[in-house]
Amino acid sequence: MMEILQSCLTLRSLGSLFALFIISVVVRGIYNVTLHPLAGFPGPRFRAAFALPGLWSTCKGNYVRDVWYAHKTYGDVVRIAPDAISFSSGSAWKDIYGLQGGKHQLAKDYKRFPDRPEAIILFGSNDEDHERIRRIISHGFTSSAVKQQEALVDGHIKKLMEQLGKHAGKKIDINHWFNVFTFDVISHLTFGESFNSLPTGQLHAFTADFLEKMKIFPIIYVSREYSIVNLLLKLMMAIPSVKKQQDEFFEATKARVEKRINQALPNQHDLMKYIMENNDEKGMNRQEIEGTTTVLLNAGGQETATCLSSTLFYLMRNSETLAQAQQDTKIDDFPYIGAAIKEALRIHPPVSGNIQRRTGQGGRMIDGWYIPPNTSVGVNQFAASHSASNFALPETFAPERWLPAASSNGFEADIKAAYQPFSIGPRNCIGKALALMIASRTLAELLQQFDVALQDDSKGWDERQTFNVGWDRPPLYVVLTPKA
Ligand code: HEM
Repeated sequence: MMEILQSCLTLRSLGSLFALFIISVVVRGIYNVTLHPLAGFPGPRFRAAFALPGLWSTCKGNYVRDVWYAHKTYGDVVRIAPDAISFSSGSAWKDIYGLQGGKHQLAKDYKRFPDRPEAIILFGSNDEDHERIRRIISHGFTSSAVKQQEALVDGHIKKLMEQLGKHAGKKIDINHWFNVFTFDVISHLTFGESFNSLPTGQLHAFTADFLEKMKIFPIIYVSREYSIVNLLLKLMMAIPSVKKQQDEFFEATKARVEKRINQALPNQHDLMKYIMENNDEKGMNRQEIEGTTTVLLNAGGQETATCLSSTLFYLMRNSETLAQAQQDTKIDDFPYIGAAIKEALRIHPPVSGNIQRRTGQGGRMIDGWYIPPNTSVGVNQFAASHSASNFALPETFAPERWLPAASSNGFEADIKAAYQPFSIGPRNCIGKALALMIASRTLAELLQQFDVALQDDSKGWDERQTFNVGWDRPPLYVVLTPKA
């Protein structure tokens, strides 16, 4: 009898606890839309009240498009979560990512990073560490360094063309080949030794692992919002087999750094060479070198492959743009292909999300609005690119918008400042020139050697993609025919 009474009491206490939890969530939601410092900002009320709708949309991979729709409804400034404001105008870029008073930059949003220090280095580091590390690695990204890297890139392009030639006339997933290719190139440029996956056509284990791991990033964002999920995640990470899997990912780059440091490769112009030549006592320690090279490899390989696949996709969808790009295969000067790459980076930016920063003490003026302290802020790249206030015919793939004649072809009023696929400011993309060099040379060679045809089952390729930290790209089926 006593036992039944006790279990009833336990059930009642659990029920009371649950009721208390629901009440606190509702009260918090009401506060968020009424008295919270961001209460006056436009945006969907449900998102302003609770973090869950935004996180749910992130977990489903719809976050980028959902925020874009919110911008369409509410304008350039939208509250997308209780503590987050999204922007889509040209002027917001410099207010968020530029230096204020010539000195202060907004901090990266701490809610966006996992706990592992290896993942924080460079991307999430404080200003002082960031400046120190960036100063050293920037030697590997100057225009003369990129020029020297052309020969190495061309070697990999040749291997890619040979492999594609073997599959001529058959339906292939070119997106897969671009993944294999870019990670071969960037690993070679980073460590002086390529993954060498092109000969087999199989993704290197590191690349496959990385592309899989990207999918779990939304869980990290959820864990940053709810301490119970954070606790569960930490417990899961402590499971020896899960920890081993995580460690193995970073071990792969550690081993490569170790090997490269002990190797003299006088004729190589890889990034490790520039790091080793310019490292001094105030420079980078071993852990920072390992973390930074991991970031370089992942950021470089994934985004450049997205750029290649999407440029080819949009060119193939329109026979006129494809014909113009095919005319444009003079060595070292590809004006139309260059414009097509720029346009693909506008219509399908590889880093499409909000690139969040946090306002510090005193808040910040952004796009004419006062944003209170500790607010997550960011330009939604996809919304900025697709906004009719920024670009004429925003949904149309029109490479000519970037050609000199744009001043007379209807694109003269485009707000170019809204287009920042590589971001701006002290933490913008260090690999911009390298990425554009790889993409233009690869596409020029491909279009010179082959006629390309998009297959029916890939016609909605762009719309089928979901986004977490990058686009999850499905197969892009094409048939290549060697030119006579
Ligand atoms: C089309 C290709 C690429 C695009 C669109 C792109 C875009 C971006 C963007 C938007 C950022 C800023 C991220 C932030 O603030 O959180 C970034 C940062 C970065 N990117 Fe790229 N990227 C590309 C290719 C590359 C390549 C090829 C490399 C190097 C091999 C690279 C290395 C980096 C690094 C190291 C950072 C961090 C810079 C810092 O924090 O100082 N990226 N990239």
